[in-house]
Amino acid sequence: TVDKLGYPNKRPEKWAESFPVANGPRQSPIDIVPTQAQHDPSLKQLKLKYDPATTKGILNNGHSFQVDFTDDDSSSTLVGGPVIGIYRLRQFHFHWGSSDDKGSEHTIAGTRFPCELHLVHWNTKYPNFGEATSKPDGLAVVGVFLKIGSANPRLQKVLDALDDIRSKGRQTTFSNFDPKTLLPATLDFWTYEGSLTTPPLLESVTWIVLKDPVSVSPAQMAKFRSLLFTSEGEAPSCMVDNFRPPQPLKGRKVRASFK
Ligand SMILES: NS(=O)(=O)c1cc(F)ccc1F
Ligand SMILES: [Zn+2]
Repeated sequence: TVDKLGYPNKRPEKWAESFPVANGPRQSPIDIVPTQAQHDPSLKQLKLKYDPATTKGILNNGHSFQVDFTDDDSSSTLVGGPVIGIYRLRQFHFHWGSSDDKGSEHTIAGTRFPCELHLVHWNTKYPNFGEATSKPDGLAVVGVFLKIGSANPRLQKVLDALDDIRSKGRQTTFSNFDPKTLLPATLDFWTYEGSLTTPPLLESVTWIVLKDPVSVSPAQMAKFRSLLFTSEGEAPSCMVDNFRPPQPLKGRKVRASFK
């Protein structure tokens, strides 16, 4: 059914009508204030192991685009950091703005970035991704900020595929991609307990937000903004501003893996 809320992320302030958890105790994203984050020396090193052969395809889902991975074995995983156990990579996607002064979901002391990458992993203690999405320790999402600078050659293969998925529901082949190439040199991170940032806003995400951004050029940002929220045949609506603004911390602590 078509969501009466004007979903996608057009009306975050309306989501609570259909998804009361929108006003819950562990909603995402948040504003991360580095001076208020506590260094936790007990946090383990974040270990990401990705096998490019698990790349399955690329899809415009009407609120972002995502690169999907086969997750029927543990070839691509996240272990360590704040999580216990093994989490399998399911997909990665982005959130971005209509201009370079906004677009990220998390912010750092009020600073917004033009784009934010999310790498979504699910806890293998549950039988599959769908089951994991409703459990408090079900998902682990790595967030990476993109900052305007020189063109990022690692992004180009993803951006070149966007011409084939301009409209909602379009997907195309995409293979042999290593998401590790999208990450910054150091994996210093902040971590806190949160939620999905789009409906159903389930409070099942351990967030792992990397401190260091990676670069994206203005021309590359224009590629993101060339996508459409709308299906073929509908009046075209540019896919931009698909980010939820920061939500109340409600007493949560943000921990830092670094001093
Ligand atoms: N933006 S997000 O990483 O919280 C997210 C991941 C999903 F797999 C599904 C919905 C979401 F909103
Ligand atoms: Zn996301």
